[in-house]
Amino acid sequence: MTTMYATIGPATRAPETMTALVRLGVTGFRFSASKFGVAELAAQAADAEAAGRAAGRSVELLLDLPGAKIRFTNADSIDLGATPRFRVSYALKPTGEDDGLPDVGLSDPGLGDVISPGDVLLIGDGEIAARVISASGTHCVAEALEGGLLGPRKGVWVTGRSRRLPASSPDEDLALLDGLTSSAFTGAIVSFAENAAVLEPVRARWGGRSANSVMAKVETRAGVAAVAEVAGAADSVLVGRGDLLMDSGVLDFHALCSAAVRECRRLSVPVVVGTQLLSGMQSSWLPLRSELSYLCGLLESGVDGLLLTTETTFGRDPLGAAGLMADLIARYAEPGLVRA
Ligand SMILES: Nc1ncnc2c1ncn2[C@@H]1O[C@H](COP(=O)(O)OP(=O)(O)O)[C@@H](O)[C@H]1O
Ligand SMILES: C=C(OP(=O)(O)O)C(=O)O
Repeated sequence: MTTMYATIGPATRAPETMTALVRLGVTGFRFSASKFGVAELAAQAADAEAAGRAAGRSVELLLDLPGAKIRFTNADSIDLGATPRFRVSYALKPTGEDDGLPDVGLSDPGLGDVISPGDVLLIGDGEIAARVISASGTHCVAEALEGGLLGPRKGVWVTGRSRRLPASSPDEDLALLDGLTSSAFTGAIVSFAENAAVLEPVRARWGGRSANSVMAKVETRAGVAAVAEVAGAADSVLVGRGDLLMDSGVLDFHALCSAAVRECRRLSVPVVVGTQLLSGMQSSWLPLRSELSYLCGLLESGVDGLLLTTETTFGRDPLGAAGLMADLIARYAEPGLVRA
């Protein structure tokens, strides 16, 4: 059976929406730990478990750990259409200088060392870009290239520079697992998995929760290069195409995605592919032709699962996106199809 995961966000937080998603064929939910506090995450998992019960199914509830990613620290959204310039303070908390600009902090102040005027900051999965206008030892001022809404705690990459600082210890991820031990989550997703060792402390804590307790998110060049080792230590692998594009560049992206899926299938480790599979449906009732073809090709090649991300967090029609994905699974991943 091909699995289908939906990421929970403002568009799908209501318990009755979760139940409707399960009825449509969603087999698991993904919760972005970088976006919410422990109490809200536990509440989301409890609601999702109840939603599964209401639909008569047990659903996977996967906590997506933040991992070693550098993020802005703003708790509220900033409208970069109204004020395209903003200050990035190289501290956890913004410095609050009084120049009238919105101010965001950095979860890892060390990123400031590599930022220079003229650099382009890619934010989130690259949907917002901002050029650095000026930089000092304590902060820089950046200007959004095309406006947009800077949501809370978005990841930030400096184009052409290191994608992130050397992998920080997973201590914060592990503390989160410990804080949620008694929650309804059935497993965890380890972000930026690039070796087997990073999965071990997660398995030691949550390994017994379900058959898919430890999912490894492969989303960097190094992760794809080590995918055999990573897959060998995980219950399943998620190919995170959002961050992968940030790290791979556009030319190598497809080759890396394909290599990761192929290797997992060769090793018989379940592989799930995610991000922008039906992104056209976030703002339109039709998906893009290109994503439709890619998605059906993935199903024909025998991928084990698919992950909806912003289609179900912010999409205008999350149920429509999940329903279409379920129909495509039924149409293109049926047993009996000749698999590559
Ligand atoms: N407010 C939110 N609530 C729930 N999920 C969110 C929210 N914002 C983003 N997400 C989800 O979290 C994931 C990461 O989103 P994004 O913020 O764009 O990138 P990152 O956190 O990797 O910088 C995406 O799958 C997105 O759908
Ligand atoms: C699923 C992904 O992770 P995140 O949403 O944290 O960017 C991805 O990068 O595709």
